[in-house]
Amino acid sequence: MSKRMEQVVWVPDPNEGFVLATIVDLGMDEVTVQPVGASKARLNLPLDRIYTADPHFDDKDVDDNCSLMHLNEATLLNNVKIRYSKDKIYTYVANILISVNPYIEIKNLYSTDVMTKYKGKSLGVLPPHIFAIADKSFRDMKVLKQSQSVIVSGESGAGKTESTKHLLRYLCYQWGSSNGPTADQKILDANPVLEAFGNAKTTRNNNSSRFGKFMEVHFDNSCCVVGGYISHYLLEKSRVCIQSSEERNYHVFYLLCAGAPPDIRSKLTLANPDDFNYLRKGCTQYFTNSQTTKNLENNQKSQLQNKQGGLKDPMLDDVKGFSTMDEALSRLGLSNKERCDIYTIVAAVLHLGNIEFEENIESTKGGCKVTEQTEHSLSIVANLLSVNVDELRQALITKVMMTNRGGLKGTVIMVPLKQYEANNARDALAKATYGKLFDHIVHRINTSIPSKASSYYIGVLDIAGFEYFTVNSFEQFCINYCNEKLQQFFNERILKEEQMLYEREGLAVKKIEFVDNQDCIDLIESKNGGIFNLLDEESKLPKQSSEHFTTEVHKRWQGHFRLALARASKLKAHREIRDDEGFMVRHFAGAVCYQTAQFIDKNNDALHANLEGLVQESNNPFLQSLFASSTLGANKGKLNFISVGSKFKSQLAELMEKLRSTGTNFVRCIKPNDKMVDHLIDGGSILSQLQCSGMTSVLELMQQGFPSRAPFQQLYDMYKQRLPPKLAQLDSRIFSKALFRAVGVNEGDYKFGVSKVFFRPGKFAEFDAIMHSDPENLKEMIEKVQKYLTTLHWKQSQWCALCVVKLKNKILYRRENLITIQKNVRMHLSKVKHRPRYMGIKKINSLKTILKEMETLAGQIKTDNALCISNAQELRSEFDSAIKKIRNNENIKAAEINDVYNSLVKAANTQMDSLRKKADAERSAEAERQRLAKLQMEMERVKAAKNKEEQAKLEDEEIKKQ
Ligand SMILES: Nc1ncnc2c1ncn2[C@@H]1O[C@H](COP(=O)(O)OP(=O)(O)OP(=O)(O)O)[C@@H](O)[C@H]1O
Repeated sequence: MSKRMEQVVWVPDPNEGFVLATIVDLGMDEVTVQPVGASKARLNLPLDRIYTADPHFDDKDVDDNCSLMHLNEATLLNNVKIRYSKDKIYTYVANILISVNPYIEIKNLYSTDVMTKYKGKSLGVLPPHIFAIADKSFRDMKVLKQSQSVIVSGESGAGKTESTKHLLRYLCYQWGSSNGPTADQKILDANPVLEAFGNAKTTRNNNSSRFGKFMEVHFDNSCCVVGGYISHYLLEKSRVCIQSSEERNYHVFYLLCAGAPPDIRSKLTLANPDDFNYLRKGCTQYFTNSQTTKNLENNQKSQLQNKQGGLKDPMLDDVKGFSTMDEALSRLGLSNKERCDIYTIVAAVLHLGNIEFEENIESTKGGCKVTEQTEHSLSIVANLLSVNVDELRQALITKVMMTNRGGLKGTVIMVPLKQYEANNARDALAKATYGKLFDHIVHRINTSIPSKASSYYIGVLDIAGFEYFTVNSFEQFCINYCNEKLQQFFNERILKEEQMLYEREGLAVKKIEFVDNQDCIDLIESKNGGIFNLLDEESKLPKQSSEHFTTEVHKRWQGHFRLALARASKLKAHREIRDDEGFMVRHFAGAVCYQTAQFIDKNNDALHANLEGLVQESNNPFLQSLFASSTLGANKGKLNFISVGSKFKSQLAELMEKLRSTGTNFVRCIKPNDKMVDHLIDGGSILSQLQCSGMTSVLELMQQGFPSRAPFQQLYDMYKQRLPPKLAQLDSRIFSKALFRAVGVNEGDYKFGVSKVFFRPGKFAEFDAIMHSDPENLKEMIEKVQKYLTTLHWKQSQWCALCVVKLKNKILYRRENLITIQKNVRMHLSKVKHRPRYMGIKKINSLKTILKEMETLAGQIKTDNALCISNAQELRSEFDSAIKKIRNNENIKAAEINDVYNSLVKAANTQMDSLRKKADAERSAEAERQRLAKLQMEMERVKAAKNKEEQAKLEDEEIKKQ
C-alpha cells in the first residue's frame, strides 16, 4: 500500500457529509483521526464510521460509481461532488442514474444532437444521461416485449419533474410522429397544464409539483408512440386555502390574475393577489422577467409586487404562462367554452375564500352569518357557480343532520354552524371543488390523447421522495408510506439485476439477502389494526379525537420494532410531543415523528350534505359534472366514507402491481443546496438524500457481492503505460488475467466475468495500490507477469497436446461404441419390424403340439386309418408352408399373419374333432363287441353246465337201471 493510501480516510462531517482526515492512532475499537484543515480538532471514531479514500480522490471521477476502488457512501458522495463541479450532473451506480439538479441550463445537454447520439446506445457506452435511461427502457421494451417503467424520485426541488419531462421528450422525439396533433404532442402538452394546476412555489422549489404522477407513453407493435395515460396521486388540497408566507397557491391562480386577457379577468372579477384571502397570506408576487413585467397593469399587481418587483425563475413567467397553458389546453382539444368553464371554477374558488363569517347575535343556537362586507363575494361565487345566493349562504352557515326523533326515518334538522365551523365548511368546499377540477383536467387530458390499441408502454413515475421535517403530518405520513413500498420494490429489483449480472457474467455468487421492510409496511397498511385502518375506525366514531387515535396506535403496536413514542426521538423538538399527540415510525431511511393533530381531518375530505347537494344541483352543468360521481358526503353516512388514506392505499396497490409487471429503471434526483442556486454543493444534505433514496443501503447490499467492477478494457487502459510494450500489446482479457496472477491477489477477492473483473469490497484498491507501488516492486511484478506468460504459454502448449491426445482417444472410443450402438439400434429396428412375423411363427410352432397329438390319434384309429394319417400329414405340411410363407415374406402384415394362424387353428381343431369322434366311435364298438362276447361265453358256460347235469342225470338213471 502506498503511504498516501494508508493514511487518508473519509470521516463523517455534519456539514460536508464526509471530510478527509489522516489516521493518527489505531486503537482496538476506535481510530484517532486528524481532519485535513488547520483548525479542525482530532476525533476519535469507531472503525465502522471511517472509510478508506480512493486514490486520486481529489480530481478523478468515474461515470459509474461501481468503477470506484472503494464503493461506500463517502466515495460515492465524493465522486458525485467532483462530477457536479465539472457540470457532469449524471452518475451511475450500476444501472441506477443519480441526477444532481444543476439549477442552470447546461449548454447542449439536452439538444436534439445529443438525443440523436444516445439513440440505440447501451448503458455505459456514452456518459451517464437521462436519455440513456430513456433509450434503455425503449430497447428493453422492444427486445423483451415487456412494458417498462422509470421511477424518478427525490426530494422537492431535486429535479424529478424536469427529468420526467426530458424522458418523455426523448421518447416522443425518437419514436413519435412528426406531423399533426398526435399522441406525442399531446403528451408533451399535458405538462404545462398539469404544472399550472398542480404546481406551486414553495420554499424548496419555485415550481413544486404538489401531486404524484405516473405518465405512460404507449407504443404500438411497431414501437411508435400511439397514446398516453396519466394517473395522479395525492394532490395537496390544503394549499388551496393556506400557504406559508414565502409560498404561493397553485400557479393557475396567478396565471389568471397576471396573464389572462382583460375580458376574462373582468368577467371573473379578478384583480391582484392582495384581493384574495386564499392568496394574500402567502407570497403575492408573480414570476416575471424584465419584458413581461411591463405588460402588467397596476391593478394586477400586489403591493409586494409594486415594492419588490417580480419573482425570477428562468423557467417560470406568470404573464406569458397563461397563454402557454391556454394554448396547451386548446391543443389538447378543449373548446373555448370548456376552458372558460375551468377558469370560472378557479375564480369561484378564489372568491369563495373571501367570504367571511361573524357571530350572529340574533341566533339563539350560537350560529354565525356572512359578514356584510363579504356579501359581495358571496354573490360573485353564487354567480360563478350558478347557484342561488341564499341557498349558498344557507349551505355555508348550517349543517343538515338526521335525528332519531320522528320515527324510523328520523327527522332532518338544520344545525347552525359556529364561525370556525363555517370557515371550515367554506374551505372544504374550496378544496373539494379544486380537487375535483384537477381530477377532471387529468381525465380530460387522458381522453384527448389518442388511445389506439397499444402493445406496450413506458411509464414514468414522478413522486416525492422520503420526507422528514420538524413537523410531520398526514401528507408526510402518506408520502413516506409510498416510499417504503417503493423502497421494497427497489431492493427486490436492484438485487435481482445484480444477481442477473453475476449470472450473465458467469460468476457463481451465492444469493444476496437484504433486510425486508415489510414489517413497516404492515404497520401502516395492515387491515388488522394498521395505522390507516385505525384512523378510519376513529373517523367512524361519533366523537373522534386525535388523542384517542394516537393512543390506539401505541396500544395496538406496543413493542413493535418500527413504532415508538415520540419521546424516544433524538431530536429535542420531537421529544416534547406527548404520547397521545404523535408517534415515531422507524422507516428504512430513518425515524420520523408524526404529529397526529390533523390526521383525522386530513384523512376525510367529505363535504357537508347540504354543500354537496348545492353543487350537485347547480345550474352550471360543468360544476354539476364535477360532483356527479362523488362518493363523498355526509349523506353516504360516516361509516361509508372513502378516506383519503384508504383511497391512496388502493391507488398505490394498483401502481405497485403495474410496476411489478414492468421492467424498471431508477433515477435518483438530488438537490445540491437549499438556496436553489447553481454550483453550490451542500455535502451533508446530499449525503442524507443519498441515504433517503436508499442508495447507501444499495451499497450495503452490494458489499455482500462484488461491488466494484472494471471492464477488461478499462483495466488495460489504466495500467498499460506502466508495463513494457511487449505486455501492453496483449489482448485486454489476457492482459488482465496476467496482471492478476502476477500480482497474486487472493482468488476469493475477485472473479473474472465474461467482460469484466469483479472485486470484493476494497480489493480493487488493493490491486491498484500494488500496481502503483514503487518501481522496484513494479520491476519484480513485470518479471512475474513475464514468467506467468511463459508458464501460461507452456501450459497452453501442454494443454494443446493433451487435448489432441484426448481427442484422438475420444474418436477411437466413439468409433468402437458407434458399432455397438448401430448394432443395437439395428436390432431394435428389425425387432420392431419383424416382431409380428416372429410372433406368428412362434404361435404356429406352438400349435404343432396339437399336430403331434393328432398324428398319434390318427395312428390309433382303425377305420380309414390311412386316410386319417394322410389328413394329419397334410395338415402338418399346411403348417410348414404357413411358416415358410411368413418367414419368406418380409412385408407380410400382422393381420395377414393372424388370419393364417386362425385358419390353421380352425383346421387343426376341425380335424382333431373328427378324429376324436372316430376314436370315440371305435372305442364304443369295441366295448359292445366285448360285452357280446362275454354274454356268449356265459351262455355257453350255462349250456355246458346244463348238459353236464343232464349227462349226470342220465348216468344215474343208467346205474339205477343196471
Ligand atoms: N436538468 C436541469 N437543468 C436545469 N435546471 C433544472 C434541471 N432540473 C431541475 N432544474 C431546476 O430545478 C427546479 C426544480 O426542479 P423540479 O421541479 O423538476 O423538481 P422536483 O423534484 O420535481 O420538485 P417537486 O417535488 O417540488 O415537484 C426546476 O424548476 C429547474 O429550475
